[in-house]
Amino acid sequence: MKMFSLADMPSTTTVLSAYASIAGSMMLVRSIANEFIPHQFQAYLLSSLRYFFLSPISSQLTLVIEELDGISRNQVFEASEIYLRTKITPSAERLRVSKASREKNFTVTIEKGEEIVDEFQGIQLKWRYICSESNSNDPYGSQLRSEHRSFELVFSKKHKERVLDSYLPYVLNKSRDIKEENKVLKLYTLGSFYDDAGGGGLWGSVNLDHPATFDKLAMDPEVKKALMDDLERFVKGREFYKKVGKAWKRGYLLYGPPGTGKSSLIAAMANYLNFDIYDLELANLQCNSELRRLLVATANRSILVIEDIDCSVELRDRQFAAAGGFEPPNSQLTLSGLLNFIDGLWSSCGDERIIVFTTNHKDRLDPALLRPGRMDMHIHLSYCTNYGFKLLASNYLGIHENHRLFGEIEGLIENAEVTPAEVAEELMKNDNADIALEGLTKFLKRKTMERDEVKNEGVKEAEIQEPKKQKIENGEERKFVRRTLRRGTRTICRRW
Ligand SMILES: Nc1ncnc2c1ncn2[C@@H]1O[C@H](COP(=O)(O)OP(=O)(O)OP(=O)(O)O)[C@@H](O)[C@H]1O
Ligand SMILES: [Mg+2]
Repeated sequence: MKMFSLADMPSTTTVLSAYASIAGSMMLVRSIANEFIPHQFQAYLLSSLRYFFLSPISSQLTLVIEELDGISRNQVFEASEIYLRTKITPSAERLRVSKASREKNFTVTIEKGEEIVDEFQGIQLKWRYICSESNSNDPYGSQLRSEHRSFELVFSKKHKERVLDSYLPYVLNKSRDIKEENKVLKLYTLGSFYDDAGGGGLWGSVNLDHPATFDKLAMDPEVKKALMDDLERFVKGREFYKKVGKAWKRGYLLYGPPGTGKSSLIAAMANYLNFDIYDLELANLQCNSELRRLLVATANRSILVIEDIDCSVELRDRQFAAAGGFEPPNSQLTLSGLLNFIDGLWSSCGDERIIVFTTNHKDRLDPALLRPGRMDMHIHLSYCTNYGFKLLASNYLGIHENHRLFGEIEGLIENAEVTPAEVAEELMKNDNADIALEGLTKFLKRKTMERDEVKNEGVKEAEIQEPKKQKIENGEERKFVRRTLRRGTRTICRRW
């Protein structure tokens, strides 16, 4: 057996110099690696080595869903956050609560480190919320604190396809439904005094909290049903519009005297569809290009409203023609500019767009607007009928059956030519149904008498129309006052 003597042992200096040369080589290898192998790849190599040597092969797969995808928000993260709010169990120990000033409800979400277990088609899934803070120096020397937020979704590797193909799309759909349910409708207008700015700051918005609904509207029941069916078909029509190669938009023209419910109907449509409203006052615009910028800044699933279309561009077109008989210059805001843009670019760059024009005088509209195919439905809102009266009596006074004065009122109402707004105003004068209905009866008699007097005096046909004309003019004056007020104050919602 060979024995080692002390003399055979390497001397301390040899050991030290060998160590120094190994350490030197290591440093050389590391600096070469640092220089030639990209940072991410080094991390990957390291984790693979660690995985290979240290951890047993796992049957679990972890999907990392980060908040940011580059500089934009990751849609899957946003959807997961909303979806997981519905999955919080009583066992959760820490939750986050928040509320934006204009929201109605609290938002409760999981806090960092919390886990949520979910099940989908027999697959067990574990969600974990990760939130890490990091400090970095900005170029000016101050410390910036940034938060990296992500979800980790852990499940058995064998379900990878089903999770990617079915579970995540399911989470996206669910979150879209939840968002839709909690959506606060907005009314967008041009102006600078609103709290929120939308569409690149061109539009200002307020919450649209209008109580109008279809069942509260006094209008011809058949027209109401046809409109509701039409809207229903429209929102379900994605595939249809694609198939026939048409832009997914729909146009409605609402016409009738002031106070017959045109604006209320638009609010009811918005509530029914859960669509925001963009209220466009053409009188405030100077030229077609300004209009274009505004229209492009409107969002999908919205209703673009242009009220009193007869009072805005159409007249200007005519004035121009009357003045010189030539086409207005391109820079001018024109009806044809508006229609071309609505038919063309604007409608094809968005989805689920509804456009509504209103007018008190359909007869004064430019034929271009009435041409078939331009507005898909023309809806006439008119004076209060017996049916309308009963609906208003049930809404305002809670009378669902009959009342001793109904017979008399029904005999008067259709001849009196009163608007639903006038009837509603009478019904609101007293909480006591008897007194309110007596007041309405007197009002209807007075209206009928006024008409009869005019007839009995043998005034010409044109003059018979005078009270009606007066009514329209009064209505327009009211509207003007309302609009003038609105410009300076925050009364916009009351108009709707
Ligand atoms: N058809 C209706 N059904 C129920 N309420 C109505 C109806 N029409 C009008 N009203 C009541 O009258 C008010 C004014 O109506 P609205 O502003 O909708 O009329 P409009 O047709 O838009 O008038 P304008 O032509 O002056 O803009 C509404 O807030 C509502 O209370
Ligand atoms: Mg109106």
